[in-house]
Amino acid sequence: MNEAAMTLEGWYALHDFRTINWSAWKAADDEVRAFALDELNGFLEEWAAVDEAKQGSTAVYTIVGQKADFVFMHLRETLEELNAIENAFNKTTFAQFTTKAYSYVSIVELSNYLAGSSNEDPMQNPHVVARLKPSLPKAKHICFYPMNKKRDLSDNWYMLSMEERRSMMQSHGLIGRGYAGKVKQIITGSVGFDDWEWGVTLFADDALQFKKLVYEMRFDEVSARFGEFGPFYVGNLLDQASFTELMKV
Ligand code: VOV
Repeated sequence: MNEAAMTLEGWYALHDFRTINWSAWKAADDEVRAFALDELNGFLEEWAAVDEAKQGSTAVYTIVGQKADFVFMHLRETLEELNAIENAFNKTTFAQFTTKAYSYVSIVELSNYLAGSSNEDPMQNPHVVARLKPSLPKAKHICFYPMNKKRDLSDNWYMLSMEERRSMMQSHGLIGRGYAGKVKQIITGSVGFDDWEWGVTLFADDALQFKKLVYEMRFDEVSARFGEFGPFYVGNLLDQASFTELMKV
C-alpha cells in the first residue's frame, strides 16, 4: 500500500446554499416579512458573536446565477453544532421563504505534504491552529467548488508514491503563494462526509483573481492530470444591511 498523507483536522464545515422563493416572499404580509427579517438578523448577530468568541466562524454571501441565491458557510467544533444551526434556521419563518439548493459537509484540513520534519506537536503551533480553526475573512467575494483527485488506471493519485505526490503539491503550493494577499483558500476534506473528496472555498476582494488562480492551476500537473471538479458557486459578501436590502420588495 502507498503511504497515506497524514492530515490534521480543525473545525467541521457546512456550506448551506439556499434559494429565495420570491413569489411567496412578495405575497407575504408586511408584518410577516418584518418578523422573518428580524429572525434572520437575530441569527446573523448570534453567528457574529460565535466568531467574536472564536468558537466558530460563519460567512454569508449571495450567489450569482441560478444555482442558489445565498450561502451560509458555517465552521464549528462539532457536527452536532452544525446540525443544530441548520435545524434552528429551518424552523424560522424566514427559512419558510427559502428552498434548499445544495449543501456540503466537510472539515478544515491540512496535509503533511509540505510539513517540516520537526517533532513538535503541530496542534501546539498557533499558526497551524489558526489555519485549522480560521476566522472566515470578510472578503468581498466567495468562490466554492467540490473536487476529487482522479482514480483512473493510468492517472490514479492514490497509487502514486508519497514523493511524487509531495513534489506535485510543492508546485501547487508555489502557484498558490503567488496569490498571497489576493486570494485566501480554505481547503476542507470531505472523504466519508460528502460526495466529493474536498471542498475548495476561496475568498477575494477582486473576483477576477478566482479565475486567474483556478486557470493557472489548471496547467499545473496535480490539477491538469488529477483534478476533477464539481459545480462552481461564486458570490458577493452579505451583511445585515445588504441582506435586508436584498430582501426589499
Ligand atoms: C491561495 C491559493 C492556494 C495556496 C497557497 C494553496 C496551497 C496549498 C498547500 C501548501 C497544500 C498542501 C498542504 C496543505 O495545506 O494541506 C494544499 C493542499 C490542497 N489544495 Fe491548495 N492552495 C491554494 C489554492 C487551491 C485551489 C484553488 C485548489 C483547487 C484546485 C484547482 O485546480 O482548482 C486547491 C486544492 C487543494 C487541495 C484539494 C489540497 C489537498 C490535497 C491533498 O491531496 O491533500 N488549492 N494547497
